[in-house]
Amino acid sequence: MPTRTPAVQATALTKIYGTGDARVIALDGVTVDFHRGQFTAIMGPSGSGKSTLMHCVAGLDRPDLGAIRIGDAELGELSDDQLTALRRDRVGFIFQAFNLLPTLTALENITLPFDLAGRPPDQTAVDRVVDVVRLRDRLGHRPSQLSGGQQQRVAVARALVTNPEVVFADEPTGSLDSAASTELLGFLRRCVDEFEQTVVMVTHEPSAAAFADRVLFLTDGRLVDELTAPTADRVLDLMKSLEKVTS
Ligand SMILES: Nc1ncnc2c1ncn2[C@@H]1O[C@H](COP(=O)(O)OP(=O)(O)OP(=O)(O)O)[C@@H](O)[C@H]1O
Repeated sequence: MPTRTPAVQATALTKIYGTGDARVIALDGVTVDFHRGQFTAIMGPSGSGKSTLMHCVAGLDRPDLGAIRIGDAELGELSDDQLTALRRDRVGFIFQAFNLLPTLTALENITLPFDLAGRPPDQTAVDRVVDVVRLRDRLGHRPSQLSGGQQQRVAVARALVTNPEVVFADEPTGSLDSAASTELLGFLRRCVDEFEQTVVMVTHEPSAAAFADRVLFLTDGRLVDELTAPTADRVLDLMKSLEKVTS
């Protein structure tokens, strides 16, 4: 069983965009822990603050109030350069648009985090992720020579190869068909189950959220509900009831 130590702790996060009539409270005092070896999905209506929460917790954006801790690092105490190094070395990212470098091969894209850190690739880690995402016979291909599902598998391998403390995935299946989505979510699930990876994923799809251990629901910048051991049907029911409350 995974331990229940938080890999990431966010406390009382508030993020406000704009001023006057254009003022939007995107996050309104969100406190949440993401535990080591746990797969968490974040859901909620459009504009509820999912991306803002993920960007703040991942150190891509800074909250106006509140604190974020990744492992032993308090993000608010880091300079921009230290934050960049932390994101590079200790956090993995998977985006909807695969964000691969088109001139590099699949293997070069996967080992990019090592190049950026000025370190030689950890061959054992590279072999492990290449096998997890089943890309061994495509390593010499460039992104344009790969299917969408294969490109996202490269992005997943790149996110996992440094054995990061947490992987953040923002709508990772948004550009994939249903077979490729299921496969991708299966890879993420395996990494959680077999390697105690911590995964936090924003999604709109109940069937994707059902792969997680728990689902958090945001409405108007607040955490309003949570499901553990979710099924797609239970996620859908809860989303419908939240929409009724907020409409
Ligand atoms: N850079 C910005 N400037 C002004 N307002 C912003 C900015 N980014 C987000 N917002 C506003 O903050 C709120 C939360 O946005 P956010 O993108 O976090 O929502 P979301 O739940 O991820 O939405 P979606 O599901 O549509 O991607 C929205 O009202 C949005 O319009």
